[in-house]
Amino acid sequence: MTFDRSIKIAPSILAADFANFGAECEAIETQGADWVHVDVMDGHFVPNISFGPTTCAAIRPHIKGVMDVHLMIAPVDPYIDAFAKAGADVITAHVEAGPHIHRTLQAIRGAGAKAGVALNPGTPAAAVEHLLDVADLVCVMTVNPGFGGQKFIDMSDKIRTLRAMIGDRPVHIEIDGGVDVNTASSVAQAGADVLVAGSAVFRGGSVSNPAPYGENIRAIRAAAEGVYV
Ligand SMILES: O=C(CO)[C@H](O)[C@H](O)COP(=O)(O)O
Ligand SMILES: [Fe+2]
Repeated sequence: MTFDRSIKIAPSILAADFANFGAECEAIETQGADWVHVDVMDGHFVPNISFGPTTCAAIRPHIKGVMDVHLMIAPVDPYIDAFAKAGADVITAHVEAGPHIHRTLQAIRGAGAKAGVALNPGTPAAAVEHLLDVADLVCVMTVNPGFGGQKFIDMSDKIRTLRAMIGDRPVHIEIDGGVDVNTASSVAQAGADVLVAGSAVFRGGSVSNPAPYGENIRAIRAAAEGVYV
């Protein structure tokens, strides 16, 4: 994975057909997705359960590019090796998920993946200030985590603060939750480069009719890049 700050669209397969993950991953990549965002929920850190490392390993052969695994679980550390072995390129843990996030990020890198740290809407940017040398990505949640399809919460000030804090470091700013054609431009202007979008990408399409995925991805990218289609 090489670092660049261009806009990357990362569809969340939380909005895909759960009976067809392999074909859904192939469809979104064919339709222009840059990364594939994989939401892992434990029914404890968040009030919903999705799937775990076995499912990640099963979908890995169907993803050519970056598999971006968002862990909404606590604790994190006992499961890092399993997600790294499952083929995650990026593993993101929440700063709220335990008392030793610095150690967790070191362990993620130690397992061979890029280390991401996520912030719930109620957590300030300052929570990652002393983590930026052990993190490859900061994920700013623009919904309270646990479910797809929720209303976007404006975190522009937090994104701008993070952008200034990160400076020249090779650290991505990812936005997760409620990203669509209407919200993409403000988060990109504030300094985000990875835009996760679930419902706004999968809306209107299916594996047998994937063209809407491409239209949705292009529209979100155009909005983020400031070229409205
Ligand atoms: O982490 C998540 C929820 O906790 C999802 O990635 C996020 O909600 C994406 O879905 P949508 O674009 O539909 O909001
Ligand atoms: Fe997510």
